Amino acid sequence: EEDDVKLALIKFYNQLSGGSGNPNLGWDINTDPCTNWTGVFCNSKLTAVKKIVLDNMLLSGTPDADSLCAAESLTVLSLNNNTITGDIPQGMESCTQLTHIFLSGNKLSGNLPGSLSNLNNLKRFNISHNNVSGVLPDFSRISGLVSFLVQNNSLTGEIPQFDFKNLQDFNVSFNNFTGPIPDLKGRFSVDSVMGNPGLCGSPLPNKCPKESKITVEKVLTYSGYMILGLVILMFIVFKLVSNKKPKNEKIHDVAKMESGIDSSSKNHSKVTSSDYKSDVIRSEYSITSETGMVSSSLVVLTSPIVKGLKFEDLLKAPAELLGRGRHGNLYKVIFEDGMTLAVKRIKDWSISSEEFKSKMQRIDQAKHPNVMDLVAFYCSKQEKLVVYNYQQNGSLFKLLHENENVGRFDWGSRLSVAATIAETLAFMHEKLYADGIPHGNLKSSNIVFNKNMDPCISEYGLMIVEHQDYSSTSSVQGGSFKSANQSRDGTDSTFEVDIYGYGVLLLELLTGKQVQNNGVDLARWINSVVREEWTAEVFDKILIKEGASEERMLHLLQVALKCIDFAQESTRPTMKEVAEMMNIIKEDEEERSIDVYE
Ligand SMILES: Nc1ncnc2c1ncn2[C@@H]1O[C@H](COP(=O)(O)OP(=O)(O)OP(=O)(O)O)[C@@H](O)[C@H]1O
Repeated sequence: EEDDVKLALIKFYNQLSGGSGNPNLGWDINTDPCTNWTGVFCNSKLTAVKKIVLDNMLLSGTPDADSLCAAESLTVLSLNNNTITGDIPQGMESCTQLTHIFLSGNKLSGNLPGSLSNLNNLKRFNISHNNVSGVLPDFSRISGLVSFLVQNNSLTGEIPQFDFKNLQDFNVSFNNFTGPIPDLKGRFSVDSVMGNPGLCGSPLPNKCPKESKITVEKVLTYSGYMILGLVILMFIVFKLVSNKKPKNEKIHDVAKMESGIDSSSKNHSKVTSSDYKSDVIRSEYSITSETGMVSSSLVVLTSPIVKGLKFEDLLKAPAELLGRGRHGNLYKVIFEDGMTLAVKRIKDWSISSEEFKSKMQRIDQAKHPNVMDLVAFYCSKQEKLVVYNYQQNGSLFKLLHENENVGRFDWGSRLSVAATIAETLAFMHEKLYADGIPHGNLKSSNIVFNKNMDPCISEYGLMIVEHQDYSSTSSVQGGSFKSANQSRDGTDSTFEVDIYGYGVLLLELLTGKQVQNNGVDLARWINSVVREEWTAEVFDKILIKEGASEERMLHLLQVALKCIDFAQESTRPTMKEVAEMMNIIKEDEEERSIDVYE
C-alpha cells in the first residue's frame, strides 16, 4: 500500500486503541501491512488491504471512517469483542467495497448513520451487543444482504421490509423496535424478534391491532408514542443526572440496611466508574433490594478469592450486561482489585430459598474440572443470583459463529470439545442422578473456555427448559419426545433434556449452523436430509475443505441422531453411553492422525 494509506490506517488504529491497545501489532509505517501488520489481510498480490480483523484486542477508542476508508479495497472490518465507544462513524459509505461489518460486543452508542444503506456491497452486518439507538437506515435496499444481526441494542422504529427469502441470519431481539413484524417467510423463529415489547404479529403471540382507516387517529397514535418516548427520554436523562454519586450511596445504604452488613469490612468496595450500563444494573439490583423483604448475605461456596464477598459488594461494583437470556441476565462484575465475576440473575424461579440453597450445594459438591465452579450464590424472596468466575476466552457459540477465523476451529478440536463435554455431562449425571438435577439448558453459549482453553460447562442446574415441543423433530422419525417431565422446579425432571441438548450441540459442531428454536429446526432439517440420503450435505463446508474424515463425521452424526431421537425408550442412550461412543470416535481419530504423520 502507498504511504498515505499506511499513515491513515495507523491513525485509525491509534484512535481505536485509545492508548490502551496492544502496541505490538506491528502497524508501522516502515513495514508492509500485507506481511507484517497483525490483523491485516491483503489481496493475493499483496498490493491492497482487503480485511482488517482486530477482534478481542482490548481496543477502547472510537473508530474513524475517514482514515479507515483510505484503504479503498477494504472488504471486511471486524472489531468484535473490544470496548470500542462512541458512534458508528459517519462516512463509512466511503468504504464502498465493504462486504462485512462486524462490530459485535462493544460499547458503541448513538444512532446508525443513514448513509450506511449506501453500502451496496454489504453482505453481513453485525452490531449485536452494543448500545446503539435510534431508527435503522433503510438496509432493505441492499439487495445482497445475507446476515443482519443487531440484537441487544436499544434500536427503535420499525423493522425494515427485508427480502427474508435471501437472509441467512436475522436477529433484532432485545431492542425497542415497534410496529408489525414483516412477513419473515417462516424462516426465522421468535428468538429473532423477542424482547421488543412494542412489536406485534407472527411469530410473536400478540396480534397487531387492526389497521385504523382514519389517518388522523394514526397520527395521534404516533404522536402519542413520540410524546411517550420524549417523556421516557427525559426521565432517563433526569435519572442519569441525578443518579451520579449521591445515588450510589443511596443504593449502598438500602442494601446495607436490608442485609445488615457493614461494608467497611470489605476491600472490594469503592466505586469509581460512571459507566452508564453499570448504573443501570445497579439500579436494577437496587429496585429489587428496595422492594425485597429481608435480604440474606451471599453464600460463598468454593473460591477463597471471594471469601467475605457480600451481596452489597456486587451492587456496588461496576457491572456490564453480557446477555439477556431467556431465564435471566448475565452480568460481568468488575471489582477494584481486578477480580472479575460473572453473575447470573435468575428471573421468575418459583423455588423456595431452602430448595435453591440445597440444589446449589449439591451441584457444588459434584465437582468436575470441566464444569464452571459455583463461586457463590445469593437468594432472597425476589432475587436469585449465582456467581461464577468470569472467563474471558469466550464461548463455544462464539468460536463457531462469531469469529472471523472460524476455519481455525478444526475437526480435531471440535471432536475433542464434544468428547470432553460428553464425559463431563456423564459424570455430572451420575453424581446428581439421585437429586434429579440435570443441566437443563445445555447449548453452545453455555460452554465457555477457561484460561487453558479447556471447555467448561456453565450454568449447570440453574433451570430446567420450559415446556418444549420436540415432537415435530422426532415425528420425522416417527416418534415423539416426551417433555412432560421438564418441570421448572425439577421435581420430576429427567436427564433426557440434556441428551437432546447434547445431540443438538453435536449437530451445531458438525454443520457450523446456528441453532434456532432450541435446535428443533436444525434437527428437523438434518433428519430430512439424512432420510433423502444426502447425508454429506449437512457437514460444515469448512470441515470438508479441511479434509476432515467423512467416515468419522458420519459416526458423530449417528451419535447426534441417537441423542435427538426419542422415538423409542429402548434405543435412547444414557449420557454414559454417549460418552463411550464419543471416546471410540475420538480414539479412532487420534490413531488415524498418528498414522498420517508416520
Ligand atoms: N462465566 C462466564 N464468563 C464469561 N462469559 C460467560 C460466562 N458464562 C456465560 N458467558 C457468556 O455470556 C453470554 C451471556 O450468557 P447468558 O447465559 O446470559 O446467555 P444465554 O446462554 O444465551 O442465555 P440463557 O443461558 O439464559 O438461556 C454468553 O455469550 C455466554 O457464553
